[in-house]
Amino acid sequence: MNIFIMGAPGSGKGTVSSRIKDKYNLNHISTGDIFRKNLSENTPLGIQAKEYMESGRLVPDELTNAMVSDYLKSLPDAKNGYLLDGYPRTLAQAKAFEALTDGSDQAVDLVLSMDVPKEVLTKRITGRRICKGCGEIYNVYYKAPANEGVCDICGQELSQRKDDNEDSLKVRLDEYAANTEPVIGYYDDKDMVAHINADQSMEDIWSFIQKTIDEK
Ligand SMILES: Nc1ncnc2c1ncn2[C@@H]1O[C@H](COP(=O)(O)OP(=O)(O)O)[C@@H](O)[C@H]1O
Repeated sequence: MNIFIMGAPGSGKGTVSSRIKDKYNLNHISTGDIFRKNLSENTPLGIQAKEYMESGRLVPDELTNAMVSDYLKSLPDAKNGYLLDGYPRTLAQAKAFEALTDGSDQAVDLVLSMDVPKEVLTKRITGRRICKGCGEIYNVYYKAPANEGVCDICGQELSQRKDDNEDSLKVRLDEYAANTEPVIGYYDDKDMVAHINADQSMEDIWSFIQKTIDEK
């Protein structure tokens, strides 16, 4: 089974994705994570993506499409399919991906859309902190660590993503509304989207998602 997971910044996409890929044994491809890794390693791709990412804008389609297509070629097939997280984010990406995979076993089967009211997203994002050691995600408003700035699990320092500030967030939310919501509409018309109310507890979200995937 091949799945796209879509959701605005702060929708809980990252947390849910890591559960889905473990439970269903899928190859997890997060375009945001790949860009961040390239950025921290200063690769040519990272250098090209840097300005866009830090201001919250989308990286140009050609760069992103080329990167995803490379990833698809290198996926181990021992798994049950892929979970593509953060892609496609524009109609042009959706169409490029379709041209690449239509009729093959890499075509998408299901689109999960994590729906959250905009007001909720801001607090989730500006409060987000991530452990530099184990990657555990905290939130200073909702899920604060016992000791400020320190991971409960591994004791390492917590950091904030460079684009998790109010200015970049506004741009990311605008990008989402302008470019990515039309992509969800495009798959809605094909009846491929499961809409998830992502403004509830993670446990409720998770049971709904498992039911949706199992039924599919
Ligand atoms: N499919 C994509 N197309 C263009 N840019 C992307 C894509 N995926 C990720 N990016 C870039 O990486 C940044 C972080 O991505 P991600 O972690 O998925 O963001 P968010 O938390 O905003 O959902 C985006 O703001 C954008 O600059």
